[in-house]
Amino acid sequence: MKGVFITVEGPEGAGKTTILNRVVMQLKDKGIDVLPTREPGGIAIAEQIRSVILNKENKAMDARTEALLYAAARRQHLMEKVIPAMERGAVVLCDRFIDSSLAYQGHARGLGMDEVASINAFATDGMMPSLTLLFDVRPEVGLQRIHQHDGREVNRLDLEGLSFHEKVREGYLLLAKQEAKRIIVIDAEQDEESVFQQAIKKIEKVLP
Ligand SMILES: Nc1ncnc2c1ncn2[C@@H]1O[C@H](COP(=O)(O)OP(=O)(O)OP(=O)(O)O)[C@@H](O)[C@H]1O
Ligand SMILES: Cc1cn([C@H]2C[C@H](O)[C@@H](COP(=O)(O)O)O2)c(=O)[nH]c1=O
Repeated sequence: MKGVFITVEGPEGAGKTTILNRVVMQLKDKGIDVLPTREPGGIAIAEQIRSVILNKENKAMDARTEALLYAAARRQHLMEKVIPAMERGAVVLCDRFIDSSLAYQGHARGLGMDEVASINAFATDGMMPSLTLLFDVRPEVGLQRIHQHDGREVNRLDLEGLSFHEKVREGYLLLAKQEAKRIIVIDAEQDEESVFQQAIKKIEKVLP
């Protein structure tokens, strides 16, 4: 495929959306065909799955059901949106992808990263981003940010305890060690401008 697939990852409130919006504006200003999207979601079917997964009323959701729903949303999003954009040569910037499933369901929920990777291999057919930016933030900092952020609805995953969010961060850092070439860790506790400058520099390096 002609396009470039880039993902951004991180615990809650890491600043992914904020930085992604600025990156998109900068790339569009340069005339680059850029497609911002997100997981779970990005297209109608996956947005419907998102609302089931993140609904605070769905307290009974089993951990494997949760992992399978994320993988199902991922499959549909890839087929309907990401792959067609890649085929036309776009730069696809996706807010979360498979590393979220590995860190949240695999590590923090305790399903096992290998098990979660294997259901995702079926969903993605092995498709992986060429670059992943991991916005690293301590959970207490990220959670405080989202609670202060007007209009950001608190979802079922946000309501997990601090130890769950600490495991999420630990999972991400483990992944970054295992895949040091693909996953670049950015200290997201820095001011927004510094985070943006580091992110755009890394992204511009992988553009054709
Ligand atoms: N570097 C930063 N320093 C301080 N505040 C920040 C920084 N980056 C983003 N914020 C603020 O933190 C809040 C959360 O940011 P944002 O929505 O971009 O995070 P996110 O990673 O997309 O969160 P989530 O995935 O949990 O929805 C926003 O109010 C945003 O303005
Ligand atoms: C893709 C994906 C996401 N999650 C979690 C991470 C967040 O808690 C929510 C998504 O909300 P956001 O505000 O859009 O970041 O879902 C997950 O647990 N597993 C996944 O694969």
